[in-house]
Amino acid sequence: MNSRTSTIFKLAVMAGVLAFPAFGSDFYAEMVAKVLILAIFAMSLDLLVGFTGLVSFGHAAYFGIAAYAVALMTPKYDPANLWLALPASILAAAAAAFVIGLFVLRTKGIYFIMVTLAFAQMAYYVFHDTPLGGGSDGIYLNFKPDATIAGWVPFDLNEPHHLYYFVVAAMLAVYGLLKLVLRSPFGRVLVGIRSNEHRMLSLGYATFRYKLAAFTLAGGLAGFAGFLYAVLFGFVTPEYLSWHKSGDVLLMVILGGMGNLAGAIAGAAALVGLQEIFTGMTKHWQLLMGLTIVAAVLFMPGGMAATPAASWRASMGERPMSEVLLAAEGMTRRFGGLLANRDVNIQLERGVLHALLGPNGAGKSTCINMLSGDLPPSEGTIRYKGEDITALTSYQRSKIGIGRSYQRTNIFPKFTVLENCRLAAQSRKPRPWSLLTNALRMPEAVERARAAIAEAGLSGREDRVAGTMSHGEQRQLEIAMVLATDAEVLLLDEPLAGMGSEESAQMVTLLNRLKATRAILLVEHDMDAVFAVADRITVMVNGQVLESGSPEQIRNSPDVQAAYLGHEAEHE
Ligand SMILES: Nc1ncnc2c1ncn2[C@@H]1O[C@H](COP(=O)(O)OP(=O)(O)OP(=O)(O)O)[C@@H](O)[C@H]1O
Repeated sequence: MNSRTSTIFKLAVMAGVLAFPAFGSDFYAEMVAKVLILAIFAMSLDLLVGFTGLVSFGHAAYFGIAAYAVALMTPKYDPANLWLALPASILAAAAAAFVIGLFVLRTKGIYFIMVTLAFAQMAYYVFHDTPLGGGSDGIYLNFKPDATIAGWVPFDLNEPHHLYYFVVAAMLAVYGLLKLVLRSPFGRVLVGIRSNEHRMLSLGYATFRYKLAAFTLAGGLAGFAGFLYAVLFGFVTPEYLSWHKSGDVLLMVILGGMGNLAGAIAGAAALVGLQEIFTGMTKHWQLLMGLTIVAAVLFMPGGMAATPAASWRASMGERPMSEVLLAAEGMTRRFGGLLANRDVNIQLERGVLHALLGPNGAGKSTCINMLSGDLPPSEGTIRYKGEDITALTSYQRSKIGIGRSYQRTNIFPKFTVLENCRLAAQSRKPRPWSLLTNALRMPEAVERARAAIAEAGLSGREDRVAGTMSHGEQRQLEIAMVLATDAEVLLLDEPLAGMGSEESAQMVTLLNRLKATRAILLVEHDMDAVFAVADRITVMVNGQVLESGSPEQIRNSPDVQAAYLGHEAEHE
């Protein structure tokens, strides 16, 4: 479906939904309302699964908590006030998600799936095994919440049509909100996290906080769905929090196509519709359901909805050239009994390209990882512009101007070149709260990204999808992303790895250009390249600095020659 047909299709469905109560029976209107509520539920989960890459298997907990919240807030013989009960229920769900998120977001992959399930099961048993919400029988909501505001009644949820349109409005509001969130700077960071969280950290994003915010928002929206569900059906049972419900909503997201809000809505409709059809056909309807889901996943793997440095750095050049930006003193790192770095001293100055050489296993990556904050040193001090930054994490170091590239290409392969760099540039002013901003149009970030692309020699390739470019271009992009973060110190881990001679020559020219205004540490095996660009060389062997000096000194050092010759002899 192209975008025009898709818009027409969505509008037609919307018109059908709006007109439905005029034609359909109350029974079917209630079913459509149920689909719309589950669509909110599914969209809230899609924010986690499809957009942030967090597969939660306990999302029903937040749905159920809000449903219980409204039931418990409703007095026995009176309705609750809608304008208090609704925000309070959503807040209860969001608060639970926040607290649970603090724990579960420390885990990854399969552990994350299991631990979200475990927390949801705990919540299930709280309601199932205690008299709080009527135990396993659940509780009734004798009255639907009252919408009266100071004597004025804008609508009455006891009226089926009013309730129906309230649900439609809620679904549209959540859809609109999530659309805004996803195009905002915050949303772009979530998508970046799904693609490559490690890289987002090194670009200066505190990813844990972003994930926690997304988890809380998703929990709150699931709570909104739970609230509506309780109001629509008038009772709440522990089943609302059960793992079947968490599984159902995950199925809706997978059936509809992860990372697609409209897909989540279609997934909800499909699941409810199929359940309805199959339960009418046979009492073994779950078997039919299972077969249909297997077929859907086989034949529609993408889901139902898936058919076919520049001005900002102006002051930089005026600074004195011999400025030490980053310095390590007595830096040591142990892995068990192994000393991967022992008492390493190294200084990186602006305008100087400092190369780090050494045979395999000498400790070069360990050194760069400690300088970038990816690995804490066992001993020693790291200073940036004179200040002790040893305790700062990688994203904090990125924020103050220390950028790194990786030994293996570490980009966002599905994003364009511009979006890779724009996301990097956005990290300087993330503005995660400005939900009305379209991240793709943030002028400062886009300008900075373009400047970085130009500086890295990738002009004209802004719209290329990064993963489709040549290896050499991807390595250039890797550096462009660091430049887009406005880094003053570049820690480059084997930028020439896997390059042909022509690509290497281009990279050497690029490095020569970049060092004018920055301090560069270059870890590299390609000796010719190192001697062509380095102003200073440090040679490491067995975790220790063997020698440090000008390329001339290093070339003529008997120790270095012995170390390298010794290693070559060993290899032979
Ligand atoms: N996470 C780790 N746990 C245990 N040992 C490690 C770890 N990382 C590195 N080492 C060990 O520390 C030593 C130094 O490794 P490091 O990767 O820093 O060397 P390198 O000079 O970068 O080598 P290469 O050129 O092969 O990348 C090696 O003996 C390695 O096995």
